[in-house]
Amino acid sequence: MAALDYLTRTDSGALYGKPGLDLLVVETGLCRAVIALQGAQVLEFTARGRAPLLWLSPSASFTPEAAVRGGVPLCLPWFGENRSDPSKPKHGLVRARLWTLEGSEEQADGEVRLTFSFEHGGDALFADSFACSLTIGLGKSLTFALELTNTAERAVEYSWALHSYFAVADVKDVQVEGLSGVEYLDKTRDFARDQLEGNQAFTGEVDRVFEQAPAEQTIITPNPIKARSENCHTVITWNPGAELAATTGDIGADYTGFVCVEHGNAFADSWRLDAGESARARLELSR
Ligand SMILES: O=P(O)(O)OC[C@H]1O[C@@H](O)[C@H](O)[C@@H](O)[C@@H]1O
Repeated sequence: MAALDYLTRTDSGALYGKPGLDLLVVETGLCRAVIALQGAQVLEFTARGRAPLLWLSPSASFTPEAAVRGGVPLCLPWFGENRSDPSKPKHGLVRARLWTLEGSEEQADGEVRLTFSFEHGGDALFADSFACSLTIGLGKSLTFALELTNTAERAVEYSWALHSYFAVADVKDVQVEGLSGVEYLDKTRDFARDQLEGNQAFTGEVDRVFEQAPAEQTIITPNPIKARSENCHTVITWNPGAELAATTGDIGADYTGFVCVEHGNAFADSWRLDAGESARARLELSR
């Protein structure tokens, strides 16, 4: 690809003092973003004149084939624990694998779109082959357009989520609007089914899976965050709270600085694709 004035190739040593991962920095009149080629994971996004959208853990490690704590990892082809084999890594495999930057284009309004691809040939973690394309739009907002194709010769089930870590001043003061009246599975109570009334608050550990969730949520903070999705029917709200965070090396006392509101299709909303079939979804995040 020819040199582009808005895109710089660097690495986590140069940017965060911790070598290990190749990174892309995009700087335009509309925003600044940092993306890791591993996982096609957006690590930072700030629209000009706005507060940073995403939280990246101050103690994140940038180790090849390990998940980076923060930004927007894509969890796929399974979300959470692997239900047929809990010894497999949580949240699938694509967040810990290298993706390919296929192309980049600048729109008339100044938005830059980067398209990444990942092809899975089938392995011990996930036997069936699949292909993913993720187009990341970097403008006044941050957008994701995901296409997943089943390249295997049989029907396969996939669950997935764009696992956004949003930057907040203090999680205890944050509420999520847009999930009232929706049923959820409470992972902190052995997946007990319940229904949220009002806004979602974060006064301790929260780990909830909302199936058939509405397409829009607002994260209420002094600089509110909006999430709008298309064909993402599951929303997951997560913050580990003080106790669990203390046992998680790359979070610790910094758990107060983020809230996760994740969008995808998991549990009852999982995608079942026939051989050769594709499915698409979009997510737009802004602050
Ligand atoms: O530590 P990981 O694998 O990135 O997962 C973080 C969290 O991700 C959330 O999506 C899950 O609902 C939580 O149960 C999980 O703890």
